[in-house]
Amino acid sequence: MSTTIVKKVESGLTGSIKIPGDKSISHRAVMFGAIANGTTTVEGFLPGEDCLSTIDCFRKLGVKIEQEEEKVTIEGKGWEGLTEPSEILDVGNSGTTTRLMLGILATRPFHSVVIGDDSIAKRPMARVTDPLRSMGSDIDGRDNGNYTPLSIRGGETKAIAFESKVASAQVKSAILLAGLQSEGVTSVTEPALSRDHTERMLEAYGVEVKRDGLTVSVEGGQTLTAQHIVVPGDISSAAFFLVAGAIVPNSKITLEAVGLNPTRSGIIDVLKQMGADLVIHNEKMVGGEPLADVTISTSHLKGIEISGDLIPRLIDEVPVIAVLATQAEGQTVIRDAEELKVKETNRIDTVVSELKKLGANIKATEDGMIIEGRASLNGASVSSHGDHRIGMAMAIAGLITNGNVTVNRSDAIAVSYPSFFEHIEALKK
Ligand SMILES: O=C(O)C1=C[C@@H](OP(=O)(O)O)[C@@H](O)[C@H](O)C1
Ligand SMILES: C=C(OP(=O)(O)O)C(=O)O
Repeated sequence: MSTTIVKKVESGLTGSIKIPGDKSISHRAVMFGAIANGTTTVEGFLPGEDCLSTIDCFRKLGVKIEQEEEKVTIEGKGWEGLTEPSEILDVGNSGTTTRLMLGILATRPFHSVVIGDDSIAKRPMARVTDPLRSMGSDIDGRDNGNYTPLSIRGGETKAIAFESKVASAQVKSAILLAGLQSEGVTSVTEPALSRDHTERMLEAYGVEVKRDGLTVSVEGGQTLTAQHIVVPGDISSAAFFLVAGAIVPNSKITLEAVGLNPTRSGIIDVLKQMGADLVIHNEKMVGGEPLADVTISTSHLKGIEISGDLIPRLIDEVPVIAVLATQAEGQTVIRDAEELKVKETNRIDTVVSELKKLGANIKATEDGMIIEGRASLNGASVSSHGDHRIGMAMAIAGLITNGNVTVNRSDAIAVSYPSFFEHIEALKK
């Protein structure tokens, strides 16, 4: 277990950093490359623990994958190239690996066992195993297939029209992936639009994807063709520095090549609404995904309400948005965010408990939290609880506290942002 001590920054954060590759897109680049025909090359891959778990699982499924830092080569041999693993598929801490891979395994005519860490063992999987079973796949596990370890025997599957209760890209992607190998047209309808990287990247790999409002559909029997994928910077990682730039006095930070897919960019809307000084420049499209450089400077912020369809567009950013809200004038209310309870930790509880230790005036509600702004935060010993985003949110808070913040279990941060502390150091004057 590692501990990192974060000190208050006295003279502002300045300069620019290149944000590491998007985690969601890196997972998909590897998985789709593994089922495509031909050699896929990936540039800007995120070498975080979660994405390395994806590589490890697909290697165990018989796919030749080479990875060196941010460059990955995947020798895809189509869906049939996947073979029965002799070892257990260990997803580590990664929900995305678990759920998307289940969608792929659901159609493969062999047996596999999926396991992860203690956090994964608590995350609900019935949201994907139930629909995948109804397509014809044989899946079992604790609590009737809701929790890992899971055992899957895939095979012939049939298309479904699935109405998801949650706006979840992992659910949507798992079913669409299984749909690609099922007879008929598979559709997924969600209550609000979740991130659409699967739709965009499947199209890049040559698949026809139909979209109609909140419904996405694919016809079975389509194959993927190998691609060269360039991964944009992860807006969920950039979020920590957007908040740092907004709240650490006398700061001006530029974040380079940040993915600004509208299904992910809710934090930009929030920052603008709160009154942040934010400039977007050098906008371009790469591989069907928009990206740009973002410059943020310290400014006076005001509290707002964050709810409804905005929530899926910033779900992973809520821990650091809570830190931001402690410095805004007035109250910030976050609603409709009950999905936070089933992430790496119950992020409503962990954000509230850890920020309270720093003296924040924050209260948990059934579906979110209420934060009173303009809090003078103090140093304290806090924990990531093994959740990378909680660890990073607390470290960002530590940049403005009177007294040091000791972040326990800071090793969890390597799940999505191995160079996080180096980037903080690089921005100090
Ligand atoms: O599809 C993805 O890559 C992800 C989808 C989201 O989860 P849900 O699908 O559970 O909302 C998000 O929280 C996660 O970090 C990554
Ligand atoms: C929820 C997250 O990831 P996953 O679901 O892949 O574990 C996250 O990165 O915040």
